Amino acid sequence: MTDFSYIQDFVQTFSENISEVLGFDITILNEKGIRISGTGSYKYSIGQPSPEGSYLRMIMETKQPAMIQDVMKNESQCMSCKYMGQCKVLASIGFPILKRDRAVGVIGIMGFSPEQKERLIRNSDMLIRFLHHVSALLEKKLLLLEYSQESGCDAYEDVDARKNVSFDSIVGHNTGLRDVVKKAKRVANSPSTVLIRGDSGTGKELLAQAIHHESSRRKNPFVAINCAAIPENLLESELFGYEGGAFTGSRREGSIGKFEYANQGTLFLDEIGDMPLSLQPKLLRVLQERSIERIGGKKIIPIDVRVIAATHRNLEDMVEKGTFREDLYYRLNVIPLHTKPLKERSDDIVLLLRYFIRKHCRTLKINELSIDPVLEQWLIQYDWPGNIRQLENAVEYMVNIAESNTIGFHDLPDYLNKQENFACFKRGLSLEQMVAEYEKNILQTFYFAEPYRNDKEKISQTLQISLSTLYRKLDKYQLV
Ligand SMILES: Nc1ncnc2c1ncn2[C@@H]1O[C@H](COP(=O)(O)OP(=O)(O)OP(=O)(O)O)[C@@H](O)[C@H]1O
Repeated sequence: MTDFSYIQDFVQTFSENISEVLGFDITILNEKGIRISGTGSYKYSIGQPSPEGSYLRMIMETKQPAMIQDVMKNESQCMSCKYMGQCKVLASIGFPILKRDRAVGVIGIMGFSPEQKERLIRNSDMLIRFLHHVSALLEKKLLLLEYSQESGCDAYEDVDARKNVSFDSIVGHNTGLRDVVKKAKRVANSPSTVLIRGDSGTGKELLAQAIHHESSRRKNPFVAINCAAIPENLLESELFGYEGGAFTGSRREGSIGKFEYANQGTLFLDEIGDMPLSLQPKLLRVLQERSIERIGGKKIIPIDVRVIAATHRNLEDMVEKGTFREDLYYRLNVIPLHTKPLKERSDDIVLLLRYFIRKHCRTLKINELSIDPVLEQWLIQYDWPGNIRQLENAVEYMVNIAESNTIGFHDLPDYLNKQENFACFKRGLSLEQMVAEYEKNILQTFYFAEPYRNDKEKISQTLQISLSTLYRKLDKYQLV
């Protein structure tokens, strides 16, 4: 399946760059005739269907490039377009975008002024050749995207943030997790704002993507922005866009913001707790009025965007301290969802381990590795301060490093061992308590995992302690 929405940002930036170099406006439609990028006045209709019967749509049907030298005289190609009388285009060249010979879109170079019309006609051969290359480049991008999705390998940088995930992509049987997923499914189609709370790496963005992809907005963009990663002075224009000349250094033709990009789709505001106080009233207004005003603009632009926000911060505390607006907090917190830290759902670690081992073996194109049961038990006990992201990174490391078909202790990244000790230290345990915890972990690992499971004699031999000492310790730690 072709989906330009995954490369929407790329396609728009690409169109803007071509437009600047060629000196014409550019627009691209997807296979459904929806405008997925546009410069000049086309920017205002990104996300909207292009006119039925338009000549660009016709190119998609014929799969042949075409040129209009004079729209007003060109009855054969424009007659069926319902905007025939109002169209301001004077001349245009359109070229199909094919993927394995199937038309998946069309790109158009548009001339609005008499000068552009003359130049477009004079250079038509060169422009058609150019569009041929552009079309081939877009086909390559789409094929690479398809490959990335099928292989689970992130060959294309934009895909990572926007994998076509569903609720099935959320691995885990933990009751708490399943309850959250159940709630998320129920609200997937609602326009109400969702606020996802949870520590870093607990799957907040994954959940937001699943909600989007299982909602009626799935064909439209999922746009993510990390409010903590963008400097305060840039965040406003990133979110709301700006008109040309709005500030020093801004682009002549202005730029649309993430809210407009996400029109009819979903905007994921990650790290909302880091949104500067000065911007919070503007965000609140947008959420209430469902329209935006670009920086330096006077026009009110209606938007239809579902907002999902996420944070690991304690917003209630922030409201109390005056660093987060109370009204915005209530506006965002319409549907609250919580993702629990991994240590509170360690019953899912085995499933996640197997899932990530399979995933990374597939990426490396190697047979699926198994894991030493004693190591598996150790990983279940581990604290995982970085949650699922840390678990996945550790598995990725081990799959890469493993020399045999079984991942063992020697493949464990060093930092996991160190952090284990550090975690005990941070919890303020005495040396005696730390040693006891360590001892308990070892015994637990041996006692519950194959090949030692329940075989006390074998365990006492391996650990070089007497059977009676083993019994005493198992009893002390309530392991029997
Ligand atoms: N239940 C899950 N099943 C499979 N993969 C998961 C699950 N939860 C999280 N992941 C994976 O773990 C990684 C981190 O998840 P994600 O980015 O959604 O976390 P986050 O809470 O948004 O993190 P942060 O707050 O740091 O942005 C991602 O690669 C994600 O796909």
